Amino acid sequence: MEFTNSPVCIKDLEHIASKVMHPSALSYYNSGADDEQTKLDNIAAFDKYRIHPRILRNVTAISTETTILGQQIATPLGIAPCAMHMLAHPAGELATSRAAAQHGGVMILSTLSTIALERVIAEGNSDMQYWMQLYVLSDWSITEKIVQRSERAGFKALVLTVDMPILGRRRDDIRTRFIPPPHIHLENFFDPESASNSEGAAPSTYNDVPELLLAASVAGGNPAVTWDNVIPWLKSITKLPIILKGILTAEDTKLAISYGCAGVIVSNHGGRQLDGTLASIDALPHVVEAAEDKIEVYMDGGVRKGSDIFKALALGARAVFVARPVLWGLAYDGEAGAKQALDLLQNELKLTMMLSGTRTIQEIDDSYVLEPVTQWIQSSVRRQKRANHNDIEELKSKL
Ligand SMILES: Cc1cc2nc3c(=O)[nH]c(=O)nc-3n(C[C@H](O)[C@H](O)[C@H](O)COP(=O)(O)O)c2cc1C
Ligand SMILES: CCCCCCC(=O)C(=O)O
Repeated sequence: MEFTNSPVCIKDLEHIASKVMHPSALSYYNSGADDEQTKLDNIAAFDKYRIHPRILRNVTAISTETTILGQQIATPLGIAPCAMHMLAHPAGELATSRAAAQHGGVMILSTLSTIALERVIAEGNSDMQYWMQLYVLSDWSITEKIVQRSERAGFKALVLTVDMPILGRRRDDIRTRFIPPPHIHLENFFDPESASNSEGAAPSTYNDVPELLLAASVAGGNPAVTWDNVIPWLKSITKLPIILKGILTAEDTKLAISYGCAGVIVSNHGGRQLDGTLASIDALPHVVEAAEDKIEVYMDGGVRKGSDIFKALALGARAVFVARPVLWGLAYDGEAGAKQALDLLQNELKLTMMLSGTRTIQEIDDSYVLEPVTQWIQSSVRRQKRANHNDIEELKSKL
């Protein structure tokens, strides 16, 4: 039997990346906090949810189109914000952005990108959206400048990362003494206006703070940020919708609604911050229930297969984001590799939809997924309220 050498699943890309990446960059990408319990559980937890497929429906035409924040996109699969794509490939976020543009969906750009935000978004098209991720730096005026630039450049939303009052303890990064290598730059910290003042000059960093100090200010976190100081402030400086990334509880979901946020991303930062939280997929139903359809709910963490995306959509996520799979693809083969990561997931999603009898994203609801036994009673009460499986006419109307 002949075997192909090209990757046929995300696990293959992970394996290839582990061979081609520089060891300290690889450990920065792959590391989780402390014992990595949450990082591993993000992946393992998907297995507890089983698909409840329906048969004998015409599945010749499958559409993954959906809307997000009221705008049409080609797929509910997006790219989570990740620092420093140039650690994986010299074309960095430009390559990722080109891959995302061929694919549709949403790309969330990290504040810590190694290509300036204006250049990244220039690669896009109308099948997709770009959102800008924010850290509140210790000098808030720099975050404000990045917000203004993002708005001018055409980003459609701001994603405030709220799970990093301080950096999680990633043991492998401590062991490798990871710091960004000198050949890459955190381009969003350079003021484009400083270059236009004198011809031929390279831009300088905001307020002339050295780049490494700015990176350290992000890595140091911002423990003084609160609901009351950050959200009203952000709303006063931007018209863009605000999405909170790093929500894991019903309580914080309700607060996000009351503070006027447009959405939340259920996330534990890929298990890189607080170790020991719920896996994202386990936290998702709590957040969805608390959101009461008042705001959009998205998720990331541990998504490695199309069936994972399907399960998250069935549990109420409006879109699902991936980080490491795209970085591994980028390390494997730049733009083509990042696209391959997205294509693998997108094709697997379509396959899952066909095999489970769902033709559109809108059809995928919680009747297509069986939750773990520990959540069974809760979910069966919920389902009983909605579905009357004895009503054959109703079942027929849904064929
Ligand atoms: C190498 C790396 C860098 C990351 N950088 C950021 C970042 O700059 N901002 C942010 O909000 N989240 C960041 N994250 C977290 C991701 O956005 C996301 O929450 C998480 O990694 C999703 O899990 P997955 O990697 O299993 O797909 C980063 C994750 C990784 C792996
Ligand atoms: C070298 C600074 C890393 C800051 C945090 C970026 C991030 O969110 C992550 O690595 O996770």
